[in-house]
Amino acid sequence: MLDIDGLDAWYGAAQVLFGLSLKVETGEAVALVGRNGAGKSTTMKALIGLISRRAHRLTLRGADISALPTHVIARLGIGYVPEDRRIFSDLTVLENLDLGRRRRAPGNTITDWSLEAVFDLFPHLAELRHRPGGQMSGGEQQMLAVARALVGNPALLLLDEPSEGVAPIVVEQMTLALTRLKASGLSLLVSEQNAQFCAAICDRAYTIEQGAVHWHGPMAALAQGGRSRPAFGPPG
Ligand SMILES: Nc1ncnc2c1ncn2[C@@H]1O[C@H](COP(=O)(O)OP(=O)(O)OP(=O)(O)O)[C@@H](O)[C@H]1O
Repeated sequence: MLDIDGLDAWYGAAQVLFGLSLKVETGEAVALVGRNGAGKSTTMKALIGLISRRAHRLTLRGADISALPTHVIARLGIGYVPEDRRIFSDLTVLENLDLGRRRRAPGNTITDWSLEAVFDLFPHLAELRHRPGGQMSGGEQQMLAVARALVGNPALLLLDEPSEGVAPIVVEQMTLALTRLKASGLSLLVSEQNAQFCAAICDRAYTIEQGAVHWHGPMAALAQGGRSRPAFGPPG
């Protein structure tokens, strides 16, 4: 689904990613784990073209996306839930969802997301459908941000720290929702500081430190090792 090899990225003149490589296979859920400032958000922003980047290889389902602008990459099937959620506070839940609608990219075999399907995944959002985004809790906004990305019918969903700053009950609901999304065949790349949140969802994990991959392997190995890096260090 996604193949990144040798990704460098910059904020202005400051280089922040250094030759980062990772893969997400179709239908796979992959965790990107690292401490504050390690480069998780930057990896997501770089791969969808929000900041300047260069890579040996950057492909989505085999198509080179390294020189494409963000809106074209979105149309090709990458959905993005940013860390700050970017909910329109004056617009209602339904209006926010309406803005996220996009046709399924050619070759994406996942069933189109209807409003009913989104409300089935997040029943609480259905109750809030006429509420402005600015009058919702952080957890409710997080659900809306995921729902809005889904109605764009992505093949790959990028989630930047979906459990950050939300109540434990919402973390539970988010875990369930992401588990269902994975079961539906959607590919997921989830950034997290806390490996435990990803343990129930992800198959594999990459840990990043200072803008480069430090370790990668099965999610279970990382989850057993502690919070943001395996206690046993990189294998081999
Ligand atoms: N807009 C920016 N301009 C300049 N440097 C930035 C900017 N955003 C992030 N950085 C720097 O890039 C590096 C990686 O930050 P990034 O936000 O990707 O980390 P992260 O792993 O996502 O952590 P967090 O949990 O804080 O989001 C850090 O050194 C950070 O200070």
